[in-house]
Amino acid sequence: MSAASNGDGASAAKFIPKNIAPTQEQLAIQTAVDNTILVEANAGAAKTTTLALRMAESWSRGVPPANCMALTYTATARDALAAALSKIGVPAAVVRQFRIETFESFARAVLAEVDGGVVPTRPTAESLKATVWDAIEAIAKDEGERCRAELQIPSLGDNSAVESFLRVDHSLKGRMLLALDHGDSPITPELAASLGCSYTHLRVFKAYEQIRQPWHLDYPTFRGAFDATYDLAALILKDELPANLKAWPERVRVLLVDEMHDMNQAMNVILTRLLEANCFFCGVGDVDQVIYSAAGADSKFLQGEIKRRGTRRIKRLALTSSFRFDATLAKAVSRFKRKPCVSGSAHATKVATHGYADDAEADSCENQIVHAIRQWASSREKLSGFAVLLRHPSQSVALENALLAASIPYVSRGFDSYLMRPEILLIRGLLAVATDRFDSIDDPQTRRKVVEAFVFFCDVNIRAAGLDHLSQRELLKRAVDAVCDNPLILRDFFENQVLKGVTPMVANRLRNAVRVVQSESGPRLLARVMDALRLDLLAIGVFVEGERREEVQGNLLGLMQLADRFATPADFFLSLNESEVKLRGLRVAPARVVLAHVASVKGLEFDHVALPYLRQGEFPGPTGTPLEEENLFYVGITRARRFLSLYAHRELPSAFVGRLH
Ligand SMILES: Nc1ncnc2c1ncn2[C@@H]1O[C@H](COP(=O)(O)OP(=O)(O)OP(=O)(O)O)[C@@H](O)[C@H]1O
Repeated sequence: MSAASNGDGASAAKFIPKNIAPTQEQLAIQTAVDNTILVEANAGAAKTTTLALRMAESWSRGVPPANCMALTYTATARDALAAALSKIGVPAAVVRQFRIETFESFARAVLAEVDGGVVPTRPTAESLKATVWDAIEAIAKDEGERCRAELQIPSLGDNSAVESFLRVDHSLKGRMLLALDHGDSPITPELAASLGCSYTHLRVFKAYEQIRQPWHLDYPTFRGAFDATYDLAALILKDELPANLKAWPERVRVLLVDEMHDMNQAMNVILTRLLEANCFFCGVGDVDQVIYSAAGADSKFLQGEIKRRGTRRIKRLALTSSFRFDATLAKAVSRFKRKPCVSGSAHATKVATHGYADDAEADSCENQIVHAIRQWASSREKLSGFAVLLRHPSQSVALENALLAASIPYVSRGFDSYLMRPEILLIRGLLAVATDRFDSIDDPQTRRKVVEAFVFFCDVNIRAAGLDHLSQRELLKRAVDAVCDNPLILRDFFENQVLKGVTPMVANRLRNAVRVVQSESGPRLLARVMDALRLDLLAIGVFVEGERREEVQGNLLGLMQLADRFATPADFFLSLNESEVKLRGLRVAPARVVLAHVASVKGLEFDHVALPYLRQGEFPGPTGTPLEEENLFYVGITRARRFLSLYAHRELPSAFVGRLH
């Protein structure tokens, strides 16, 4: 039993946490008797921890953990909440019984019962591309089209058209605009303008959804990354959600939403329905951490929008102090975001800014970071407490090489090791063909990925005599299996399947690239291979997102810089393979440095956070909106507990760094 008590209508706490002493503000949320609470607070102000306290309190008061449900937008936020429960001393067996899910995984579980069958997920833009073109073709051919003059049909193969459609799809679904207010409205240019998209996009959206959910089927043919949330919300709005579904938490007593700033309208529809149960609700978030506005994320939900649809009276409670970092970093955060930020931390946080130069070896960002990690390890600090946060995955090429050379174990989050990215695997494949050393890639899985990279980038059409009855998919699988089982036949596969199964132009480029590797040497060799191959054009053909296509350029640039250190292409190829072996070896190390994309660590914290490559044009970069770039930087700097090391370009430092001082 506890001696804790507080005012504000709350009762005494039964759950006494380990590792922390809750503040009065936390206790007020842990024990509140109001049934609807919203908390808007800064990064590190214990939002997740306080939700964990509330769950633990309910469990201590006899609420079965299965009747406590917490929803988040990202899997990282979900895991962070489970970790916070463990940290405050909730037994692992109990943590497992709480329902902690992302909105999407919850929606999938509910829909799995409704669908009555398995609906395949297509998680990437590339896997949705063909359906987008089918939809575009359908509207182009539609003889009943009344506003043809308004239509702008893109030319076939233009991936940027697919990208911009998918953005609209994401936004319309996240905001539920069509389902909410315009469900039966005719599709007109005026409606498109009122929804903030073009008439063509709106027409494609309708056609795409008709392909995804044909009228004669009760369930969709596939779902994109966030379609389950949308489909479930649509079902709720149409009042067609069946009763008594096992996955629907009929008996929910405590309902929580972490990172509520990420909520969009589709999630809000689901949440509103869940709130019909007579349960306690608490939502927490930080409006400055919105980084998913493209998917309709809107801070209005955190700011009280849920009130509109229900009878609940919202009580706002505060968490004013950040425990993650000290007053020095809190002041810097406050200057950067122009908002109050107070620290309640007992530990100090050292903030240091270092300059780096592009060409000076010792002064390079990666060498300085290796040095910092070595110092960290020599002070007996855990490697897993050190995180290097990147704005762009391609920035990892030089860093990974430096970490591998220094034998520093690392794990990547939010992206694959550069050695496993498809464009790098394609180059490794070409080097293997040209040097006839495919067998030096010792892992069969990597060999498979190399062969798949050929197929992916070059759109190979496999032919096999006497097997015309098999689908391309099956033929491809057989061909890939054969090369993986016997690396010596890669050259044969390249000559007889790849070169003969691609367009003459692509075949020429591949041949030329192999010729350059075989006949030339010296510095800039890889640059000449790239010129021959025009991988940039191949990337434009396969990748839908502009940002991903730019990543290809960044990855290749990093690879070219690395290649210049080797005398021959064979040496370079073998060294890439050795790096992969080394990486695998380091993976079994008990503790590893975290190399992560900034967005992928939202909700997490590390003792030492390093932010490299702070150069104007890199971070903030040209791809994101100015506000989301700023929010990403805010997320990055507020992950630090004891050390924040910023690496700013000496000549072109990021303007963000200046705003901290
Ligand atoms: N009362 C407390 N005393 C000391 N430390 C605390 C207390 N409450 C929480 N903490 C610690 O403060 C840190 C930040 O907490 P938490 O991760 O819950 O913050 P958050 O607001 O969810 O952060 P973010 O929005 O950045 O994800 C954690 O290390 C947590 O254990």
